[in-house]
Amino acid sequence: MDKILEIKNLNKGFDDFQLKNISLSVPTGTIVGLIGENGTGKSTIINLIENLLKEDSGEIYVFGENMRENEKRLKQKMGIIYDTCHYNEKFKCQDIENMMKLVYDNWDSTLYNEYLDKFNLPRNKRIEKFSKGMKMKLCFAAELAHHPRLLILDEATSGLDPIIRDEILEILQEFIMDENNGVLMSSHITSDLDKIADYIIFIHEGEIMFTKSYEDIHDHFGLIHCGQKVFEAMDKKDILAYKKEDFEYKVLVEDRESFAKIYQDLVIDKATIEDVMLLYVRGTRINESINL
Ligand SMILES: Nc1ncnc2c1ncn2[C@@H]1O[C@H](COP(=O)(O)OP(=O)(O)OP(=O)(O)O)[C@@H](O)[C@H]1O
Repeated sequence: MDKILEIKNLNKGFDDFQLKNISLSVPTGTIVGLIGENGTGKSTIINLIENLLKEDSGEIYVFGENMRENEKRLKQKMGIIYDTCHYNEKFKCQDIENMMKLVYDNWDSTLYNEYLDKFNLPRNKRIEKFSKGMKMKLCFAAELAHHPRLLILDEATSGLDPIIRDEILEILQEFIMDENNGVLMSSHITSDLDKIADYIIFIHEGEIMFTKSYEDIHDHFGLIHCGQKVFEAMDKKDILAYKKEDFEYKVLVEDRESFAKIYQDLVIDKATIEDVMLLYVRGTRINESINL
């Protein structure tokens, strides 16, 4: 499978933060979700891809070409959407079009207008009169209308209501139906990633903790709720992490099936991405040797 984006050994240091040796890729036809707590380095990675920050070391390839050497050309095929809309607030939809068609060779006026209709965005209002959701939809319309192949979203769905988020997730799924396209999206809303991500990259304190296919998490990881006695009886080599809560223990296991064979009386739920993230970050990690 071709890689639409590939990052190799990326490092970037600030006074009090270090992004360490990040290597990741977005295969074509996939959505890759970047998850992690606040301040863990997700936006820094995206800003480095966009060349808004200069890396200390490492390489970034888009469509197999070096991003730093071919930025202007490669950006023609990239769309980026942040958590807020950066267009001039005095603009109307037509002004955005007038600006974008000067920037992008592949600007598609018909497609842009189709999105404006689909999203019910008024042509006669200035952006300053748009709601947050309308502004974000406008960003999606404008970024999709130049036919990007790589879409990068930095918390672009946060702050949107579930109905708009669902519409946007559908658009992303349509977008990757074209096997030439790919999406890298950072999101706090792990339930969105549960719905659409093919791969999950978990960043913690500037480092990649794991890269897993969504299927792998969904098909194998398990979550057990149990009392202290049951927890104490568990062989700790069988579990990944646990968290003691007021009235129960939450236990994360990497392989539900094998665990169920040993602990036949326990109910084992499927672990969501949020369960994995919470237990890994806020719980106690037992088995560091297991390579998540
Ligand atoms: N330009 C900068 N100068 C100095 N420090 C920075 C700069 N950009 C980011 N940082 C620091 O890098 C760290 C990671 O920030 P970053 O915005 O990448 O995190 P994030 O994972 O995207 O967080 P959030 O989910 O809150 O958006 C933070 O400690 C932040 O203060």
